[in-house]
Amino acid sequence: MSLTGPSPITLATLRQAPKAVLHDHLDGGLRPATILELAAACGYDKLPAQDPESLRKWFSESANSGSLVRYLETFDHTVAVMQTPEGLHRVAYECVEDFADDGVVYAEVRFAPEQHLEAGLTLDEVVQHTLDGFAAGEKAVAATGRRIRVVCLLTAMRHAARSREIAELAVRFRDAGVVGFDIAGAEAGYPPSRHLDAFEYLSANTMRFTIHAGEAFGLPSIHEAVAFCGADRLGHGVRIIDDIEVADDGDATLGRVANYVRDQRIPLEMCPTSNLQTGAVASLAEHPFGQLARLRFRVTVNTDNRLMGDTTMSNEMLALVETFGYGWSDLERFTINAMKSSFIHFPERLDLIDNLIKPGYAVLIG
Ligand SMILES: O=c1[nH]cnc2c1ncn2[C@H]1C[C@H](O)[C@@H](CO)O1
Ligand SMILES: [Zn+2]
Repeated sequence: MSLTGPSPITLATLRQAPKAVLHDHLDGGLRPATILELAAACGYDKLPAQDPESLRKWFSESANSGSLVRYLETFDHTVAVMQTPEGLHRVAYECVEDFADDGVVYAEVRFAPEQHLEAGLTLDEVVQHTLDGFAAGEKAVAATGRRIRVVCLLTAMRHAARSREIAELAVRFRDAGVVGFDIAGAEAGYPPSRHLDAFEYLSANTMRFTIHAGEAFGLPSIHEAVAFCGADRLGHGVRIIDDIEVADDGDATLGRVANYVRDQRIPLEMCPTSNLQTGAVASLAEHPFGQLARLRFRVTVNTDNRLMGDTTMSNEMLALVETFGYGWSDLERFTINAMKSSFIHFPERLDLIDNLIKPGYAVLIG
């Protein structure tokens, strides 16, 4: 029997809870002040605001457009200041610090190296500077007595034609901090099967990958991602709900794709705030997260883009708690779901679950 009882769930206690994030874009998480400083250093003069607070507001308001395509336009400004060794290193370093400050203990952070070649860096250099930044960030956090593990996924842009090259890049850096691959960008008109050769190459090299699917486009995209491409996880995947019929009494009938995703325990990287901003869902109350969690899909909680969403992992969890009434054991389950679904090796996953996550939630559950 507990002597203290559960801690109340507030933003402050959520920040203490050990959290794991699988879906976060490096170029969607910059600090506004850093954007201003990097822009000044590299001579980028197209920023839409000149002080950190106005810039923060500009990003979250502009991204809140109800359209994925318009949401993505805001990345022009972040990508522009991430073209140099210093820019990449600093953004990666600060990403680790910001996650650690929010109580995140494990993060898979993704970005698209092909978007960072404008100042003459090679793909390999772009990845190396970024990984160096993550490593330096991890070290700085460790020096403060905390622990965080941050690894990297390489993204290929789905409208471009470099996915095979980026898949090869990911495999080249596999033992140096890159643990997987992804495709991102505007979904409609760019189905996952366009990139089959990249996915086949990764599979042949036993490297795992996730695919943004079922966010701005429907079920066919999810079907392709899992059945044609063999995705290990789904980025968002919210439209899987279109393959599920829920009766008034709560009984659910699943179609073939939904059954496959649940049976195979294919993880869903859900990003509530981002989905609201891009119009993938109309309100949090209508977010499929609630039904999918109830039906025991392997749901995980993620930030997607902390700058555009003006959000953190704690914030995303709080939104779910307020909307669906979750308690600490639910949040622990979502966190363990994420660790089980992560692309690092099994012993490292177990270590984080047994030595950081379970003890952390035990304290909060009381
Ligand atoms: O939620 C998203 N859906 C599709 N593409 C996205 C999302 N968030 C960010 N991106 C894009 C914009 C970035 O420049 C790129 C690589 O991180 O990935
Ligand atoms: Zn994303």
